[in-house]
Amino acid sequence: MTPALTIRGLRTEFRINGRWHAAVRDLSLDLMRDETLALVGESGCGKSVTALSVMGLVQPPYGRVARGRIVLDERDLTGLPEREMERIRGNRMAMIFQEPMTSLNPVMTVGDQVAETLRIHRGLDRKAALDRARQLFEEVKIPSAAQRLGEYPHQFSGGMRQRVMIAIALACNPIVLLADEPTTALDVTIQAQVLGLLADLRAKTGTAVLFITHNLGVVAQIADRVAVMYAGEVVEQGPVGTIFANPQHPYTRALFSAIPRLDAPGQALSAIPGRVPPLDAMPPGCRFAPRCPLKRAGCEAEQTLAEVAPGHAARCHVATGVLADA
Ligand SMILES: Nc1ncnc2c1ncn2[C@@H]1O[C@H](COP(=O)(O)OP(=O)(O)OP(=O)(O)O)[C@@H](O)[C@H]1O
Repeated sequence: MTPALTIRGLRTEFRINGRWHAAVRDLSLDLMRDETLALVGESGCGKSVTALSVMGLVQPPYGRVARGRIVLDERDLTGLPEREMERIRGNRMAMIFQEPMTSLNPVMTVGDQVAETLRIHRGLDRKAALDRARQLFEEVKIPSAAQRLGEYPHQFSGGMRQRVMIAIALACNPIVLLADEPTTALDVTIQAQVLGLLADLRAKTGTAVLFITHNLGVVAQIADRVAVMYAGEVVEQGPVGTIFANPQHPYTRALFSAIPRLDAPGQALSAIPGRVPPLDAMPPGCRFAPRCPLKRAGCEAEQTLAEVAPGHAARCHVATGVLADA
């Protein structure tokens, strides 16, 4: 089966003090149909930039996709003119963000906002679009759907606003949904409800989901596979069970030891010492080496993502056996 989304060798750069620096480098991913792939990592490691690159939203003069290919459902999006991308965004692929208020129009009813997407991309008239909007509200479990269509975003709670965003995103049955920390701003109970809803909708519609989060608990709940990012690169990738049971990259291991465990109460959390390096001061070779407890001579050589087991890959010369474990 062909993937819903293929990314090959993506390099996205930003201009800092007149020079281009890579925020995402050598990134390759396949997102299969019916799959939720989680992109995880600390703040600033390039998760959002990856999603924005896929959507064609990194544009000069500040940023550019310098290299790589992005293929959506067998259609190569590389170099498509903005006019074409506008027809794809919100239609064949859609994105939801952490804070729905930044995407919703405060002076337009939510019903009209859902309907607008259907009018633009599907050519429905107002009545048909509002009818479909009501169905979508029912699908995302907004109570009293018909009545709430006529309300404004500020009349909705955070969780309900995110449901409105999900309704807009799914209105045109996209092949891919890019979800950038969609539950981070919500209370845990509401977060669990929205995650449950996304899982149900994915099962029902078959829309593939690229789910961005820094929260490993959320990953365990929603993802089939995980790609761990560090400093603009995927450093480990594999099925969720494998990554949780047998993480190979020292950064992935460090992420796991930074979460509290119910089965080991009282055990100190180990924060990862140091910080993600800035774009204009990336170390050569392994970008995690300056913070890595396993660092040794040879880590400054260029590293690629290499298979450690079928379907499980790591970008670490120690984990993949190129350098002997000390
Ligand atoms: N418009 C921009 N101009 C310059 N640098 C940028 C720009 N947007 C992002 N970056 C840089 O790109 C890197 C990756 O940022 P990105 O937002 O993708 O991180 P992230 O992993 O999504 O983190 P967060 O969870 O905080 O959003 C960061 O170093 C960030 O400072």
